[in-house]
Amino acid sequence: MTSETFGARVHHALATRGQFCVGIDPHAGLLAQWGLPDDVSGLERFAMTVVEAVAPSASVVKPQSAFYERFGSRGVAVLERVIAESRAAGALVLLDVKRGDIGSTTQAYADAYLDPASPLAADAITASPYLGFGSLDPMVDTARRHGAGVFVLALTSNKEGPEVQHARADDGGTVAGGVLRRLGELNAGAEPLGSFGAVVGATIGETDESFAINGPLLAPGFGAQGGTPADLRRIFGSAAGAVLASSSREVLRLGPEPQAMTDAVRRGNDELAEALA
Ligand SMILES: O=C(O)c1cc(=O)[nH]c(=O)n1[C@@H]1O[C@H](COP(=O)(O)O)[C@@H](O)[C@H]1O
Repeated sequence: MTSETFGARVHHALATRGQFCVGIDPHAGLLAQWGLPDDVSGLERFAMTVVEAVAPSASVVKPQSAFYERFGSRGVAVLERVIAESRAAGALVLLDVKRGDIGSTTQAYADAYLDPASPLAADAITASPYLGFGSLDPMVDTARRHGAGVFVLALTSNKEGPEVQHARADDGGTVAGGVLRRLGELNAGAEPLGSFGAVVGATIGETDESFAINGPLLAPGFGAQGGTPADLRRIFGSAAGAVLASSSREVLRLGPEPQAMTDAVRRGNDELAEALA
């Protein structure tokens, strides 16, 4: 993939392009709103229009795999194009697959998404630690080997998340706090930033957790789910410089006019720069 680590690449992208990430989520409702058929031709037109509009200026794009898988192998082929063309336009690609399994199967997921030999290889993926953080070890090792990244779910933006993530572990801390601590250990000593990120919803409300994990912090739920730049400042405090605020529907509903989506990236980056400086 590259000799540079994902942490170094994302640090550079945040500093030069900005902290706004666009989720490329081709919802059926959005295809209809754009006047496109709910089939693979509509998917392709939608996704490639978004890539052309946002990948030249956004630091990171985050396609959600399920919206492509819904169309079978031809949908997955569109996802491959989204990944390749976004990277060619200079954006990092965070493939949102939220994988997690027993270790031996985790290795297969790592090979599918993080090994540059795979047609679906991205710069980073999202992963779930809720089979036990150590079950992600093969993903961590594979990411290290190939200069890729992993964003691990810590405090998600959905209302059901707290029933698991706020539960108390044996040491008295929360389950999510344990995930953040383990991420900090993986990133220890990395300069300028580690490659192992946390996913922390922009909508989580009050929290006492520490986000000083020396890694990137993906904050979905920015925009359509109600998260604002002020929420990010409050949640992340002194770690705000490592935040990547992600928005899907709020940008995508501005299409099919490409300029409107391009402008939304600039606006998002400007707003975040002001709020998180
Ligand atoms: O991992 C994610 O990206 C994610 C984690 C989370 O806690 N909440 C969350 O909404 N997401 C994803 O972020 C995107 C949010 O989309 P919008 O609400 O349209 O901006 C979707 O692709 C979700 O799957």
